[in-house]
Amino acid sequence: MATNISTVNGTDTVLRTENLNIYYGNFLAVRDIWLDIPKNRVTAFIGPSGCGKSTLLRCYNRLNDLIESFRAEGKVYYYDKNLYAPDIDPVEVRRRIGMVFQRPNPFPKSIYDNIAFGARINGYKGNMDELVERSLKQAALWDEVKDKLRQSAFALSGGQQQRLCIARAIAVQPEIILMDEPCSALDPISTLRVEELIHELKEKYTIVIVTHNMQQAARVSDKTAFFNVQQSDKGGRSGYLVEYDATELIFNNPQQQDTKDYVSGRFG
Ligand SMILES: Nc1ncnc2c1ncn2[C@@H]1O[C@H](COP(=O)(O)OP(=O)(O)OP(=O)(O)O)[C@@H](O)[C@H]1O
Repeated sequence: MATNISTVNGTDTVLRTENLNIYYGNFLAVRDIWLDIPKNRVTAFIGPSGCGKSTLLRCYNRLNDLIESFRAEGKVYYYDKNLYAPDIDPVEVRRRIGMVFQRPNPFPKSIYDNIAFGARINGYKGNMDELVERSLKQAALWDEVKDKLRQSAFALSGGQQQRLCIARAIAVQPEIILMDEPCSALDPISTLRVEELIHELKEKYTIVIVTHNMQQAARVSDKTAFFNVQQSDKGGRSGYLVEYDATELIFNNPQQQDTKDYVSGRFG
C-alpha cells in the first residue's frame, strides 16, 4: 500500500487534486481545483448543471480517458501516486476506484454473473459463491435475491438493479466508490435504501457522490464541495470550486455568498 500524503484532523487523504484544469478540446470545463478527499468518509459534490461535477468525478478513476477531446493539466493523487503519470495503468486505477452511474446499468447476465464477472476478469482465485454472497450482503440486496441468483439482472426493480451495481463495484474490492447521481433514476423508497447503504459502506470504503439533491447531500455526506460555473477569460463557462467544508457548515454556516444562495435555493 502506498504511503499517505497527508492527514487532516486524524483522517487520511486518499485523493488529492492540485491545480487541476480539465479541458474538452480547447474548452476549459473545470479550472484550478485543489481538493482533498478524506478516507472512509462520504464527500458530496453539489452545484448547478454544467459546473463540472461529473467531469471531476470521472478524473478520479480516469474514466475521462475514453473521451477523445479530454485533457487534464495538474495533478490527481491517489495517496502519493499521480494517477496521470505515464507508468499508471488505468485499468488498475478503475479496479481500485470503482464507479456507480446515474442509471443502473447491469450486464445482460444473471444476478450471480453480474457480481462474478469483474472478479473473474481480475483472476479472482477465492470461492466465487462466497464473494457473490458477501458482495450482495454488503449492498443490502442478498435477502431479496438469494433464491434467484441465476435469474436475469433485468428482472430486478430499478432500485434493486442499482444496489446490484453497487454490489458489482464492491466485488472487485475497490478502496473508493465514485457515485454519479446514483439515486436520480430511483423512487423515494429505493433512494432511501441506497442512502442507508452509503452510510454503511463508508465503514469500509471512501465514497464520493455527485448529487443534485441537496437534502441527500446533507443526509449522506460528511464533507461537501460546492462548485459553480463562471465565464472565463477565454469566453467559455468554466466550473470552479467555491467552498469545501464539513457538510454541516456548508448547509448551516457557509462562508461564501454563492454557497448561501445555492443551499438556500435562492440561486440564479
Ligand atoms: N464529453 C464531453 N465533451 C465536451 N464537453 C463536455 C463533455 N462532457 C461534459 N462537457 C462539458 O463540460 C462541462 C461540465 O460538464 P459536467 O457534465 O461535468 O457538469 P455537471 O456539473 O456534472 O453537470 P450536470 O449536473 O448537468 O450533470 C459542461 O459545459 C459540459 O457541456
